Amino acid sequence: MNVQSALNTESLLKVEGLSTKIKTPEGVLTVLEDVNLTIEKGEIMAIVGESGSGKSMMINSILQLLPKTLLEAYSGNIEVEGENLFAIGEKKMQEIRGKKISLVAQNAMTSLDPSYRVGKQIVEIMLEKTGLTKEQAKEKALNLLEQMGIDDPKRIFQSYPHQLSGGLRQRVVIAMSLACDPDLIIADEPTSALDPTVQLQVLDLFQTINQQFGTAILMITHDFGVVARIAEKVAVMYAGQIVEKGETADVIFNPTHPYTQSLIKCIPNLDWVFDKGAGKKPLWQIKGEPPNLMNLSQGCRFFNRCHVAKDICQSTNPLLKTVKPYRNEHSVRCVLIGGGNE
Ligand SMILES: Nc1ncnc2c1ncn2[C@@H]1O[C@H](COP(=O)(O)OP(=O)(O)OP(=O)(O)O)[C@@H](O)[C@H]1O
Repeated sequence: MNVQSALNTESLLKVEGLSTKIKTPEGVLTVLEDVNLTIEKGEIMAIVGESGSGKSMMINSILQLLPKTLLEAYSGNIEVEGENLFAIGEKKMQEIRGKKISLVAQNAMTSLDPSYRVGKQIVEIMLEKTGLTKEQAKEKALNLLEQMGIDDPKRIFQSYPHQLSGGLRQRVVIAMSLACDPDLIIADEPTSALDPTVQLQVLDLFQTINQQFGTAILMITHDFGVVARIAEKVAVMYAGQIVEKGETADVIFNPTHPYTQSLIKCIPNLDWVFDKGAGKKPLWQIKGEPPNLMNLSQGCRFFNRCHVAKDICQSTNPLLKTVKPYRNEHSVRCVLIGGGNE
């Protein structure tokens, strides 16, 4: 294989054995442990997990955004197109942020400055990070706003953030994230602050972007409905670890970790409405709370909440291993699956 074709086969983002430790007043906390995931060019992947599972720590580790005052240490590897992010230094990292990987935050107001017109803010990013002239940047910003399904891009371009609805603001932020033609957008719960109908429109917009521009998307969510709607692959996080990952259809139709099974059972089902109430069942609940990361026992982190736990789960720290029959890289972190840790 020649050098060029070797480069072409590189994954867009490869996270290998990533552990992230932070400093807290109570001591050092391992907020991510042994995280492995790969995103190929043009792929949509979701990371799903409840509050505190480590989703934000994952984003901040990938984008190297943890402040020095908080970060104790990283271990493992994060590569973007074969380039080791832990070895490139902050100047190169700044180029990667925006140009290769951009972020869409949960709340659009985190990304928008209330005192500037939104068009100016998109143009500024292009002037800072690309070689475009002001005129070219303005034309591209208007095009992007139009491609985001905004009917009157010129008016929106001239608007201040507070003059726009939540859904329009999020579309502006998504346009902004595309300003430098990134290969990957990390979308951090981008729809959770929006009304349900607008949520669906924004999710569909991500899918359109993926299809039209070939941009890979890493969707962070706590909602399996979002995963099912747009992601090709999913990683389920619990207490700082990936406990299950694979192709979305495999994970949803054959959830193997008891936590994933519970998350899927928690999705509200409206079938009973059509049964005139006959099939109405109480919602499934995951009892208890996630463990305190400061006082982890040696066994499975989900042990105290698991509906199928056995004694072995309390004493054995499960490794992530493939679900048999092995297909589509479906793997799970549970000693009860496939007999032990081998
Ligand atoms: N500044 C901090 N100081 C101490 N602990 C922290 C800090 N930030 C996060 N943590 C802890 O790190 C773990 C992972 O947090 P993280 O914010 O990544 O979770 P999350 O999945 O993004 O949650 P959410 O969906 O609520 O944003 C949690 O146990 C959290 O309490």
